[in-house]
Amino acid sequence: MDRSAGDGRLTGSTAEHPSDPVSRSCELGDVSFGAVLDVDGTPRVQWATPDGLELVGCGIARRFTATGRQRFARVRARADDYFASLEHDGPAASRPRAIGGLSFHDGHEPSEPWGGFEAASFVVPRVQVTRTDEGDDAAEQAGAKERGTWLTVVGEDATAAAEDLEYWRDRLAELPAMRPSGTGPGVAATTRPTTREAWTRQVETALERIESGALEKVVLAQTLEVELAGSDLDVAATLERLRRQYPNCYRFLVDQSEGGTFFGAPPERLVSMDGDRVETEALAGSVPRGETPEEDDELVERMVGSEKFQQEHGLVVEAIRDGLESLSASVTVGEQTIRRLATIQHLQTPIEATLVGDDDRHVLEIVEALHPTPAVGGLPPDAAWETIREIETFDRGWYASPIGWFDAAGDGEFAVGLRSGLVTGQRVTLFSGNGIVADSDPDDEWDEIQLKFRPVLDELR
Ligand SMILES: C=C(O[C@H]1C=CC=C(C(=O)O)[C@@H]1O)C(=O)O
Repeated sequence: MDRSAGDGRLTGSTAEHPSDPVSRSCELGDVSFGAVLDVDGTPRVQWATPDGLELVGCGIARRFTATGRQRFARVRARADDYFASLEHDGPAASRPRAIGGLSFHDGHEPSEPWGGFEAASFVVPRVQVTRTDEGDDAAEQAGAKERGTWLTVVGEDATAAAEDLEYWRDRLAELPAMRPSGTGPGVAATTRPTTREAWTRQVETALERIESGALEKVVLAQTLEVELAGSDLDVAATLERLRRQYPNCYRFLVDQSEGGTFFGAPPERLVSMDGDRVETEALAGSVPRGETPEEDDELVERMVGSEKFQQEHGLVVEAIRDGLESLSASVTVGEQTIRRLATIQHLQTPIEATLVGDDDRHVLEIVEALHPTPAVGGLPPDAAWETIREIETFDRGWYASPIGWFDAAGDGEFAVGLRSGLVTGQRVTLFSGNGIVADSDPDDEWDEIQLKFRPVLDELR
């Protein structure tokens, strides 16, 4: 932060300050999260659940990055040290969080088009705005009000934090409660780097490996390159339109200081952890929406009754159960249901676990145990990773990766970075993948892939 300028502008970081950091918070009136993202501060992050928690952050109080296989543990160790030194004053809902994500592959390097996106990168923002529905009526009556919108700032000491809080409270009070979500910039051209013929060969190679017994399932993905017609993409407005179309999905935006902006509206929760309670889900198997409710149901019936879809889905359920078992006192697999979205329908199975009694648990440990689930990777995991590396002709970067937040206690929540796009200038790269199992047909898989481009593509048009 440039304190020499005598205000709380978001330049620089506190990394070199020897004193312990302090965070202060206050309640805010309604403010548009898109408008908060417009204020001068990068990196910028936004993350929201379908059921009521919304976070937006600007600037860096501290950044944790790491590479390689140990990246989960390294980020956690750095964050533990930092949070141990950070004094927070305010309601739990307003607590500072480390927000960010990881790349799909351990060995990821932040090269183009993923410049600025490290293999693991989390930021505790200088300025965080939290909107939450957490807390119940009883808690509110007891004075422990948690529902609302909160401003949290992190400063290098108590005086700086108090000054910055005042500065940002006044500045955000000037912002509108609503920001127009507008329309898409328009699409000048789309390019498919993977042709239909190339896709068919890729799927056939995967099928040969499955037949040989080396592989049970692999998720193969494609990109769609979109050249925008109009002005630069307003990502915050795009996310707001996605919220309206896909209200039961997550939303995220990660805008690095250098490089592009990765954003999306994924339907899939990787994990949420609160104390010893863990919630996750298997989401795999897709059919389109029908033109009528009857057609919707027919498509679902076909999916539910299909051996191929059930195998594809069952492998994900079993892998998640196995991943959680060694960390949990109990794991409960719920009833399979249908997740119906505006353009696509999925098989979904909720999974819950109670962790073994150990206060030292951290959501990153669960993330590491689960990522990548066979909903985005495959089985056996190593053979699937190899196959993805050999067959796919683009860099997955942060696509299909854990994106979310964690706090000082190690609680947190992560979505899977699906239904997503990477914006660099006038170009948006969209990502979409599909599970390939023994009975997969390359043409059907091609059609399913197109469906998963639609959520973001429709909002660019
Ligand atoms: C890999 C993606 O979706 C996953 C999640 C739901 C359904 C999937 C499927 O039907 O293959 C995929 O496992 C994607 O959207 O890019």
